[in-house]
Amino acid sequence: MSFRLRAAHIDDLEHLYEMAKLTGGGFTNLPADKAALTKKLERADEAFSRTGDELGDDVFTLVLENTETKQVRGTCQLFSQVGQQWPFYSYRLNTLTQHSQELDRTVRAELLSLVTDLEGSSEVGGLFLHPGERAGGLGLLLARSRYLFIAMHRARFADRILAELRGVIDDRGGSPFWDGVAGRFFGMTFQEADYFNATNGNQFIADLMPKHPVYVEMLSDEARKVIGVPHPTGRAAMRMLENEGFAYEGYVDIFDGGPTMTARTDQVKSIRDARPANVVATDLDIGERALVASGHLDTFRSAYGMREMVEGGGIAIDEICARTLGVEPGDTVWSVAR
Ligand SMILES: CC(C)(COP(=O)(O)OP(=O)(O)OC[C@H]1O[C@@H](n2cnc3c(N)ncnc32)[C@H](O)[C@@H]1OP(=O)(O)O)[C@@H](O)C(=O)NCCC(=O)NCCSC(=O)CCC(=O)O
Repeated sequence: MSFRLRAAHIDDLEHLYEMAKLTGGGFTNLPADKAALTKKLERADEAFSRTGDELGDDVFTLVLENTETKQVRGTCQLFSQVGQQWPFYSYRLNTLTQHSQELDRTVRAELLSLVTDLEGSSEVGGLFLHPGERAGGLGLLLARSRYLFIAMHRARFADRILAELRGVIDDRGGSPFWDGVAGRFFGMTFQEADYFNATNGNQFIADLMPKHPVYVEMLSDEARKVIGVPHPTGRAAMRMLENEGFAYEGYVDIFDGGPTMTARTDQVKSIRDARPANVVATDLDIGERALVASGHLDTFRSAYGMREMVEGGGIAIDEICARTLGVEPGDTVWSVAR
């Protein structure tokens, strides 16, 4: 069975919708709403067909396809530059230390400040693998293929990159962070806000959000405990980001308190290590296990395969990988060790 990543098209709507229904909510980039998903696919179409090679406001959606059944089993997204249409708000966790000589006491307070520091960064997100395909390495193929895509179209991406992990949601589908912070100003439950957010975007949150710093000490225990903590199902995603060199630097989602992970784009491991090479053979029997990608924008494809780098900038790959990607000797592929 072989799988490949490819650009998503409008006719993937049903596939994406079926997967979106499995996310269980709170998954902003993959709402179970056909109109919102259609907009996303149209936006991807525009991004894949834009010919300029400079930083724009692109949103690319990729899908993971079983090459035999043509079933779509996973998806992921790339945003070239956040905060272009609307401000990109985050809460930043700051520390304020004060000292009283009379009391001989030092008091440290943590504050959540509303910032737009991350504006202009690129973002990876919308990572979702069908539950039936998990724990077999396909999650890594999905996530890391995006870094090959960035390496291959580097001028279209910013120098900083981020990923937002979903925050903690309780048994009733509520968010302790929402209840303790923003919810108090909105008169809406997290579920109502989540639905509105999925279908209308999150500008309303930024509009009504308290603009002054919030003292963490004044929040409920429940809200405090989940600041910067990912939803348990996001642990695999967080591990993969950490392995690539992303780190949590105190930025959290203003909505659910989930951690925002950041990195310098050129320091992301799979971007740094990705190499272009000219295909010299497509019949390699045994080689190093790798992720291999081909094409440009709309024709981008990536898959697992075997490689052997040869002198003079050449690469030999195995037959299945070559077929999955549709490459022949003379083509250029980008690859990174698995
Ligand atoms: C995230 C994925 C796609 C990951 O797929 P798989 O579960 O098959 O992952 P995998 O390939 O088996 O494992 C990937 C790595 O995570 C580790 N891993 C797996 N489960 C773990 C757990 N519970 N806690 C800690 N680490 C864990 C594995 O050891 C491996 O790391 P080693 O190689 O070190 O052993 C999936 O779990 C999924 O669809 N989850 C539900 C949706 C979701 O939460 N999506 C992320 C949303 S957040 C988002 O979209 C932004 C982030 C982003 O886009 O990257």
